[in-house]
Amino acid sequence: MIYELSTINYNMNIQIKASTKNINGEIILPGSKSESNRALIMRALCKQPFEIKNLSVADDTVTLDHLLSTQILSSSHNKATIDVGPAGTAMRFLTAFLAVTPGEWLLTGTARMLERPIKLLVDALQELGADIEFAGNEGFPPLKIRGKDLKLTNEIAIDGSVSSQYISALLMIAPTLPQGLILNLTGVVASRPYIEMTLAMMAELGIEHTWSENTIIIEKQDYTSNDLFIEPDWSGSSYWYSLAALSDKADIKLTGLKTNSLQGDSVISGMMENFGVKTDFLKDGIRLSKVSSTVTINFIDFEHCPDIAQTLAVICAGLNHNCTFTGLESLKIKETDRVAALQNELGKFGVTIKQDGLNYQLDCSGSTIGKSDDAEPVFINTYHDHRMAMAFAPLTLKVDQLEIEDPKVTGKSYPHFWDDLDKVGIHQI
Ligand SMILES: O=C(O)C1=C[C@@H](OP(=O)(O)O)[C@@H](O)[C@H](O)C1
Ligand SMILES: C=C(OP(=O)(O)O)C(=O)O
Repeated sequence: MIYELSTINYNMNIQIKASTKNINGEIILPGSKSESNRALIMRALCKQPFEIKNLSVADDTVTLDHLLSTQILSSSHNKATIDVGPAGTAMRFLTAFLAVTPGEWLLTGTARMLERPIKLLVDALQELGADIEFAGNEGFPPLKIRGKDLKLTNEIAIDGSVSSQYISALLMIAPTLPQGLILNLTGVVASRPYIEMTLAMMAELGIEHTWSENTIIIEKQDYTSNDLFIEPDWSGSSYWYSLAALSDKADIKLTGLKTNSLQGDSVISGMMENFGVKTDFLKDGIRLSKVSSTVTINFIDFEHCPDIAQTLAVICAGLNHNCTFTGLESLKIKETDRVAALQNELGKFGVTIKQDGLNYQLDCSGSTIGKSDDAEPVFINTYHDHRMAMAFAPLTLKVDQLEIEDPKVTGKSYPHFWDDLDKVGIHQI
């Protein structure tokens, strides 16, 4: 897939304005970064080469691909500092991968990455026999890893409630371990579709597993080569669903998305029926259209689709719709504390989010959205989080102008996001 180079000259911040409230166009989303990063790790574990088609252009994928090819798999470098930047999947997947890859590795990332916990994964790998030390704060990157055969045991348990990425990381190396792996999941398993995605992609490469109740068993076996096709990114589609919901009228084609997706965020298509956005599944993608302005949902659980929570919070705010959210625990350890970030930024429009145990009530009673004719655009801080920038951008359909901090932040998953907005009439001013 070829993407046109950006024609937008980004400053530190971007001011955007909608020239129309009718959103029509055909968009080619980047490939899924979750599928792409798994495909890269699995290809590195497979003894034969294969092609990965439609690999994501996301910065996180470009980084992982580059690290694997230039620093990790090139035989001359077996002692290296591996810097994943802000890429959570790269950090977690490489922790397991480097633990079984001969060499001495220092695995590190951005300042925020050094605050994202990794102890549960390190504990699990150490139990298997890995040589990993915390080089900074206990429980967090950077990690000093000496890669070796892991043969202390083949049965471990891991708490599944914190991040599914730890589980995916262990599963991908499982077939290469001398005795395979018996992985017992404890606690409530969060982000479950991502674990299913890992196992489904491993199956495409010939790896068999059993998963009964809370135990996943993978025998020792070889990955077999098979070309992989990466579906476009459903998480990225959520910003287009938001544009449709906040528009007066919309007809948006998103090329390449499928009904039977490996991506859990594809639940967005059903969820958005409650916000008046209809999805038609076509032979070569999906078509979104706005069919109603009535919202018919008051409670949404994001336990298994945490990456679309910010999008939905802004949609509710934009439609002046009070709603209760749950399943937001993992948001606190992502690119930023996303709950706090939403509270701050929606607070600028008088919309509040109050915690009540495990639930969060979004309350629009004091909202200024659509009510203020302030000539100054509202400034949105993005906290180094691509999803803060992309979740808030569609709100420009309701608030005249927005100024968004650090537009390049979207590169983490969707580098051509602003160019795509430009194509449908949301321009930089
Ligand atoms: O495995 C993956 O590709 C991902 C899993 C999820 O993380 P958690 O399992 O930490 O919720 C998700 O938020 C992240 O964007 C991508
Ligand atoms: C949480 C995310 O990514 P990661 O954990 O891979 O940094 C995300 O893309 O929303």
